[in-house]
Amino acid sequence: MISIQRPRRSVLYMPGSNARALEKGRALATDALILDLEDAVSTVNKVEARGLVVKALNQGGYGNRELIVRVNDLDTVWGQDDVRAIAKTSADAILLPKVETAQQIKSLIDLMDASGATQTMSVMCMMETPLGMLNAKEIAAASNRISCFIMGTSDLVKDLHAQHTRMRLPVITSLGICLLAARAYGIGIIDGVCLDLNDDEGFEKSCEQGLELGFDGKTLIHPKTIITANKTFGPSSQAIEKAHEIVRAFDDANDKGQGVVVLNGQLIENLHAEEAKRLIALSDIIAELEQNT
Ligand SMILES: CC(C)(COP(=O)(O)OP(=O)(O)OC[C@H]1O[C@@H](n2cnc3c(N)ncnc32)[C@H](O)[C@@H]1OP(=O)(O)O)[C@@H](O)C(=O)NCCC(=O)NCCSC(=O)C[C@H](O)C(=O)O
Ligand SMILES: [Mg+2]
Repeated sequence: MISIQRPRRSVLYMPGSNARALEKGRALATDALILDLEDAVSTVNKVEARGLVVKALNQGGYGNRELIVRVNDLDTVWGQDDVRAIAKTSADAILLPKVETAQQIKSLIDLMDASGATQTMSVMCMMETPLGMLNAKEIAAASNRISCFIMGTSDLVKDLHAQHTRMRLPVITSLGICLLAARAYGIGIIDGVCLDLNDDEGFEKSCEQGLELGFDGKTLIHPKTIITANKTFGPSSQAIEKAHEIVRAFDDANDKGQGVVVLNGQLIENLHAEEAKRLIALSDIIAELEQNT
Protein backbone atom coordinates (compact mmCIF):
# COMPACT_ATOMS: atom_id res chain seq x y z
CA MET A 1 0.00 0.00 0.00
CA ILE A 2 1.42 3.43 -0.92
CA SER A 3 0.45 6.18 1.49
CA ILE A 4 2.87 9.09 1.33
CA GLN A 5 1.17 12.33 2.24
CA ARG A 6 4.26 14.50 2.27
CA PRO A 7 8.03 14.15 2.41
CA ARG A 8 9.69 14.72 5.77
CA ARG A 9 13.34 14.26 4.80
CA SER A 10 14.48 17.30 6.77
CA VAL A 11 12.62 18.66 9.79
CA LEU A 12 14.32 21.72 11.29
CA TYR A 13 13.79 22.87 14.86
CA MET A 14 13.91 26.57 15.56
CA PRO A 15 13.42 28.31 18.89
CA GLY A 16 10.08 30.16 18.84
CA SER A 17 11.82 33.01 20.61
CA ASN A 18 14.27 33.53 17.73
CA ALA A 19 12.67 35.98 15.29
CA ARG A 20 15.65 35.73 12.91
CA ALA A 21 15.30 31.94 12.69
CA LEU A 22 11.52 32.21 12.14
CA GLU A 23 12.23 34.59 9.26
CA LYS A 24 14.97 32.40 7.78
CA GLY A 25 12.65 29.37 7.83
CA ARG A 26 10.65 30.93 4.99
CA ALA A 27 13.52 30.38 2.56
CA LEU A 28 15.30 27.24 3.80
CA ALA A 29 15.12 24.05 1.69
CA THR A 30 13.64 22.02 4.52
CA ASP A 31 10.52 19.86 4.17
CA ALA A 32 9.21 20.82 7.60
CA LEU A 33 9.85 23.28 10.40
CA ILE A 34 9.30 22.75 14.10
CA LEU A 35 8.59 26.12 15.70
CA ASP A 36 9.55 25.28 19.25
CA LEU A 37 7.90 26.62 22.38
CA GLU A 38 9.30 23.88 24.63
CA ASP A 39 12.93 23.08 25.42
CA ALA A 40 14.61 25.60 23.10
CA VAL A 41 12.82 28.48 24.84
CA SER A 42 13.78 29.65 28.32
CA THR A 43 11.00 30.04 30.88
CA VAL A 44 11.26 33.84 30.84
CA ASN A 45 10.67 33.91 27.07
CA LYS A 46 7.82 31.38 26.87
CA VAL A 47 4.94 33.84 26.51
CA GLU A 48 6.79 36.13 24.11
CA ALA A 49 7.82 33.14 21.99
CA ARG A 50 4.19 32.03 21.71
CA GLY A 51 3.29 35.48 20.39
CA LEU A 52 6.18 35.47 17.89
CA VAL A 53 5.21 32.04 16.57
CA VAL A 54 1.53 32.98 16.16
CA LYS A 55 2.57 36.19 14.38
CA ALA A 56 4.95 34.31 12.06
CA LEU A 57 2.26 31.74 11.21
CA ASN A 58 -0.31 34.46 10.54
CA GLN A 59 2.13 36.33 8.32
CA GLY A 60 2.75 33.14 6.31
CA GLY A 61 5.29 32.94 3.51
CA TYR A 62 6.45 29.40 4.38
CA GLY A 63 5.34 27.91 1.06
CA ASN A 64 4.76 24.17 1.13
CA ARG A 65 6.90 23.52 4.20
CA GLU A 66 5.01 21.54 6.82
CA LEU A 67 4.58 23.78 9.86
CA ILE A 68 4.72 22.02 13.20
CA VAL A 69 4.53 23.80 16.55
CA ARG A 70 5.98 22.05 19.58
CA VAL A 71 3.93 23.18 22.56
CA ASN A 72 4.82 22.84 26.22
CA ASP A 73 3.54 19.89 28.21
CA LEU A 74 -0.16 20.46 28.98
CA ASP A 75 0.61 20.15 32.70
CA THR A 76 2.91 23.19 32.64
CA VAL A 77 1.64 26.73 33.12
CA TRP A 78 2.12 27.42 29.38
CA GLY A 79 0.95 24.22 27.67
CA GLN A 80 -2.79 24.74 27.43
CA ASP A 81 -2.48 28.39 26.37
CA ASP A 82 0.03 27.30 23.71
CA VAL A 83 -2.54 24.88 22.28
CA ARG A 84 -5.37 27.46 22.42
CA ALA A 85 -3.23 29.97 20.53
CA ILE A 86 -1.86 27.56 17.91
CA ALA A 87 -5.27 25.95 17.29
CA LYS A 88 -6.42 29.21 15.69
CA THR A 89 -3.50 29.37 13.24
CA SER A 90 -2.83 27.57 9.97
CA ALA A 91 -0.12 25.34 11.50
CA ASP A 92 -0.21 21.84 10.04
CA ALA A 93 0.42 20.05 13.31
CA ILE A 94 0.82 20.38 17.05
CA LEU A 95 3.73 18.40 18.48
CA LEU A 96 3.29 17.26 22.07
CA PRO A 97 6.51 16.67 24.03
CA LYS A 98 7.24 13.66 26.24
CA VAL A 99 4.19 11.63 25.27
CA GLU A 100 3.77 8.62 27.53
CA THR A 101 0.10 7.67 27.37
CA ALA A 102 -2.81 7.60 24.93
CA GLN A 103 -4.74 9.75 27.40
CA GLN A 104 -2.33 12.66 26.83
CA ILE A 105 -3.20 12.56 23.12
CA LYS A 106 -6.93 12.42 23.83
CA SER A 107 -6.65 15.42 26.17
CA LEU A 108 -4.69 17.35 23.53
CA ILE A 109 -7.27 16.62 20.83
CA ASP A 110 -10.16 17.62 23.13
CA LEU A 111 -8.41 20.92 23.81
CA MET A 112 -7.62 21.48 20.10
CA ASP A 113 -11.27 20.84 19.18
CA ALA A 114 -12.54 23.11 21.96
CA SER A 115 -10.13 25.81 20.78
CA GLY A 116 -11.37 25.79 17.17
CA ALA A 117 -8.60 23.78 15.47
CA THR A 118 -9.53 22.45 12.05
CA GLN A 119 -9.77 18.68 11.70
CA THR A 120 -6.84 18.86 9.27
CA MET A 121 -4.52 20.08 12.02
CA SER A 122 -2.76 16.87 12.99
CA VAL A 123 -1.05 15.72 16.15
CA MET A 124 2.57 14.64 16.40
CA CYS A 125 4.18 12.90 19.37
CA MET A 126 7.64 13.42 20.80
CA MET A 127 8.77 9.91 21.72
CA GLU A 128 11.50 10.52 24.24
CA THR A 129 10.97 8.83 27.59
CA PRO A 130 11.31 5.23 28.76
CA LEU A 131 7.57 5.02 29.54
CA GLY A 132 6.78 6.46 26.10
CA MET A 133 8.82 3.64 24.55
CA LEU A 134 6.98 0.99 26.55
CA ASN A 135 3.61 2.50 25.54
CA ALA A 136 4.49 3.24 21.90
CA LYS A 137 1.82 0.92 20.50
CA GLU A 138 -0.94 2.34 22.70
CA ILE A 139 0.13 5.89 21.77
CA ALA A 140 0.21 5.15 18.03
CA ALA A 141 -3.29 3.67 18.28
CA ALA A 142 -4.70 6.59 20.31
CA SER A 143 -6.14 8.58 17.39
CA ASN A 144 -6.16 8.80 13.61
CA ARG A 145 -5.25 12.49 14.02
CA ILE A 146 -1.68 11.36 14.80
CA SER A 147 0.40 11.96 11.69
CA CYS A 148 3.90 11.39 12.97
CA PHE A 149 6.22 10.23 15.75
CA ILE A 150 9.33 12.30 16.33
CA MET A 151 12.18 10.68 18.23
CA GLY A 152 13.63 12.74 21.07
CA THR A 153 16.89 10.92 21.50
CA SER A 154 18.48 13.61 23.70
CA ASP A 155 15.87 13.26 26.44
CA LEU A 156 15.87 9.51 25.98
CA VAL A 157 19.63 9.17 26.43
CA LYS A 158 19.38 11.34 29.54
CA ASP A 159 16.53 9.30 31.06
CA LEU A 160 18.21 5.98 30.24
CA HIS A 161 21.46 7.14 31.89
CA ALA A 162 22.99 6.14 28.55
CA GLN A 163 25.53 7.88 26.34
CA HIS A 164 25.52 9.47 22.89
CA THR A 165 27.62 7.32 20.58
CA ARG A 166 28.11 7.48 16.83
CA MET A 167 26.30 4.22 16.03
CA ARG A 168 23.64 4.83 18.71
CA LEU A 169 23.53 1.30 20.13
CA PRO A 170 22.24 2.64 23.50
CA VAL A 171 18.98 3.77 21.82
CA ILE A 172 18.63 1.21 19.06
CA THR A 173 15.96 -0.81 20.90
CA SER A 174 13.90 2.33 21.50
CA LEU A 175 14.21 3.41 17.87
CA GLY A 176 13.06 -0.05 16.79
CA ILE A 177 10.06 -0.12 19.13
CA CYS A 178 8.84 3.26 17.89
CA LEU A 179 9.41 2.29 14.25
CA LEU A 180 7.35 -0.86 14.76
CA ALA A 181 4.50 1.08 16.36
CA ALA A 182 4.53 3.84 13.75
CA ARG A 183 4.58 1.50 10.76
CA ALA A 184 1.97 -0.81 12.29
CA TYR A 185 -0.43 2.13 12.59
CA GLY A 186 0.48 3.85 9.29
CA ILE A 187 2.00 6.99 10.74
CA GLY A 188 5.22 8.78 9.83
CA ILE A 189 8.35 8.65 11.96
CA ILE A 190 11.32 11.00 12.06
CA ASP A 191 14.71 10.28 13.61
CA GLY A 192 16.22 12.30 16.48
CA VAL A 193 18.73 15.14 16.27
CA CYS A 194 22.51 14.93 16.01
CA LEU A 195 23.91 17.33 18.59
CA ASP A 196 27.51 17.62 17.34
CA LEU A 197 27.49 20.41 14.77
CA ASN A 198 31.22 19.99 14.12
CA ASP A 199 30.99 16.34 13.06
CA ASP A 200 29.73 16.48 9.45
CA GLU A 201 30.78 12.89 8.76
CA GLY A 202 29.06 11.62 11.91
CA PHE A 203 25.91 13.50 10.90
CA GLU A 204 25.93 11.90 7.44
CA LYS A 205 26.42 8.46 8.98
CA SER A 206 23.53 9.00 11.38
CA CYS A 207 21.29 9.98 8.43
CA GLU A 208 22.32 6.83 6.56
CA GLN A 209 21.65 4.74 9.66
CA GLY A 210 18.23 6.40 10.07
CA LEU A 211 17.35 5.61 6.46
CA GLU A 212 18.46 1.98 6.86
CA LEU A 213 16.34 1.63 9.98
CA GLY A 214 13.26 2.92 8.15
CA PHE A 215 12.88 6.55 9.24
CA ASP A 216 11.25 9.02 6.85
CA GLY A 217 13.73 11.75 7.69
CA LYS A 218 15.77 13.45 10.37
CA THR A 219 15.14 16.25 12.82
CA LEU A 220 17.78 18.95 12.56
CA ILE A 221 19.03 21.80 14.69
CA HIS A 222 21.00 23.82 12.11
CA PRO A 223 20.30 24.82 8.48
CA LYS A 224 23.73 23.60 7.35
CA THR A 225 22.54 20.00 7.75
CA ILE A 226 19.45 20.29 5.50
CA ILE A 227 21.17 19.35 2.24
CA THR A 228 22.62 16.12 3.62
CA ALA A 229 19.28 15.07 5.14
CA ASN A 230 17.40 15.82 1.90
CA LYS A 231 19.96 13.91 -0.14
CA THR A 232 20.04 10.87 2.15
CA PHE A 233 16.29 10.49 2.69
CA GLY A 234 15.27 11.43 -0.88
CA PRO A 235 15.57 8.70 -3.51
CA SER A 236 18.52 9.26 -5.88
CA SER A 237 17.98 9.40 -9.66
CA GLN A 238 19.61 5.94 -9.96
CA ALA A 239 17.24 4.55 -7.33
CA ILE A 240 14.27 5.96 -9.22
CA GLU A 241 15.50 4.59 -12.54
CA LYS A 242 15.90 1.16 -10.91
CA ALA A 243 12.44 1.44 -9.34
CA HIS A 244 10.86 2.09 -12.77
CA GLU A 245 12.79 -0.90 -14.17
CA ILE A 246 11.44 -3.13 -11.38
CA VAL A 247 7.85 -1.99 -11.91
CA ARG A 248 8.12 -2.54 -15.68
CA ALA A 249 9.70 -6.00 -15.27
CA PHE A 250 7.08 -7.06 -12.73
CA ASP A 251 4.17 -5.74 -14.83
CA ASP A 252 5.53 -7.57 -17.91
CA ALA A 253 5.84 -10.78 -15.87
CA ASN A 254 2.29 -10.35 -14.57
CA ASP A 255 0.99 -9.87 -18.12
CA LYS A 256 2.52 -13.25 -18.91
CA GLY A 257 0.81 -14.79 -15.90
CA GLN A 258 4.03 -14.97 -13.82
CA GLY A 259 4.16 -13.88 -10.17
CA VAL A 260 7.94 -13.49 -10.04
CA VAL A 261 10.71 -12.42 -12.39
CA VAL A 262 14.52 -12.28 -12.24
CA LEU A 263 15.99 -8.86 -13.07
CA ASN A 264 19.80 -8.47 -13.23
CA GLY A 265 20.13 -11.62 -11.12
CA GLN A 266 17.69 -10.40 -8.44
CA LEU A 267 14.36 -12.04 -7.69
CA ILE A 268 11.50 -9.56 -8.06
CA GLU A 269 8.18 -10.26 -6.35
CA ASN A 270 5.11 -8.16 -5.66
CA LEU A 271 6.65 -6.73 -2.49
CA HIS A 272 9.60 -5.35 -4.48
CA ALA A 273 7.24 -3.78 -7.00
CA GLU A 274 5.29 -2.18 -4.13
CA GLU A 275 8.46 -0.74 -2.58
CA ALA A 276 9.55 0.53 -6.01
CA LYS A 277 6.16 2.25 -6.42
CA ARG A 278 6.54 3.86 -2.98
CA LEU A 279 9.90 5.32 -3.98
CA ILE A 280 8.50 6.61 -7.27
CA ALA A 281 5.55 8.21 -5.43
CA LEU A 282 7.94 9.82 -2.91
CA SER A 283 10.13 11.18 -5.68
CA ASP A 284 7.08 12.56 -7.56
CA ILE A 285 5.78 14.28 -4.44
CA ILE A 286 9.20 15.82 -3.70
CA ALA A 287 9.48 17.08 -7.28
CA GLU A 288 5.99 18.59 -7.12
CA LEU A 289 6.66 20.31 -3.78
CA GLU A 290 10.03 21.65 -4.90
CA GLN A 291 8.48 23.05 -8.06
CA ASN A 292 5.83 24.93 -6.09
CA THR A 293 7.96 26.13 -3.16
C1 LIG B 1 22.59 25.79 17.74
C2 LIG B 1 22.23 27.23 17.46
C3 LIG B 1 21.99 27.97 18.76
C4 LIG B 1 23.38 27.89 16.70
O1 LIG B 1 22.94 29.18 16.34
P1 LIG B 1 23.92 30.27 15.70
O2 LIG B 1 25.09 30.48 16.62
O3 LIG B 1 23.11 31.47 15.32
O4 LIG B 1 24.46 29.52 14.42
P2 LIG B 1 25.11 30.13 13.15
O5 LIG B 1 25.75 31.43 13.42
O6 LIG B 1 25.95 29.05 12.57
O7 LIG B 1 23.87 30.36 12.19
C5 LIG B 1 24.03 30.65 10.83
C6 LIG B 1 22.75 31.20 10.28
O8 LIG B 1 21.72 30.22 10.38
C7 LIG B 1 20.65 30.69 11.20
N1 LIG B 1 20.18 29.58 12.02
C8 LIG B 1 20.88 28.87 12.88
N2 LIG B 1 20.14 27.90 13.41
C9 LIG B 1 18.93 28.03 12.86
C10 LIG B 1 17.72 27.29 13.01
N3 LIG B 1 17.64 26.24 13.86
N4 LIG B 1 16.68 27.67 12.27
C11 LIG B 1 16.76 28.72 11.42
N5 LIG B 1 17.88 29.45 11.22
C12 LIG B 1 18.94 29.11 11.96
C13 LIG B 1 21.23 31.82 12.03
O9 LIG B 1 20.22 32.71 12.38
C14 LIG B 1 22.24 32.39 11.06
O10 LIG B 1 21.54 33.19 10.12
P3 LIG B 1 22.12 34.59 9.60
O11 LIG B 1 21.65 35.58 10.61
O12 LIG B 1 21.49 34.81 8.27
O13 LIG B 1 23.61 34.45 9.53
C15 LIG B 1 20.98 27.30 16.56
O14 LIG B 1 21.27 26.61 15.40
C16 LIG B 1 19.71 26.80 17.21
O15 LIG B 1 19.11 27.48 18.01
N6 LIG B 1 19.26 25.61 16.81
C17 LIG B 1 18.01 25.04 17.23
C18 LIG B 1 18.13 24.50 18.64
C19 LIG B 1 16.80 23.92 19.06
O16 LIG B 1 15.78 24.26 18.55
N7 LIG B 1 16.86 22.98 20.02
C20 LIG B 1 15.72 22.35 20.53
C21 LIG B 1 15.35 21.20 19.68
S1 LIG B 1 16.34 19.78 19.84
C22 LIG B 1 15.39 18.85 20.93
O17 LIG B 1 14.82 19.40 21.81
C23 LIG B 1 15.31 17.39 20.62
C24 LIG B 1 14.40 16.53 21.50
O18 LIG B 1 13.45 17.14 22.29
C25 LIG B 1 15.20 15.54 22.27
O19 LIG B 1 14.99 15.36 23.48
O20 LIG B 1 16.05 14.90 21.62
MG1 LIG C 1 13.28 16.48 24.26
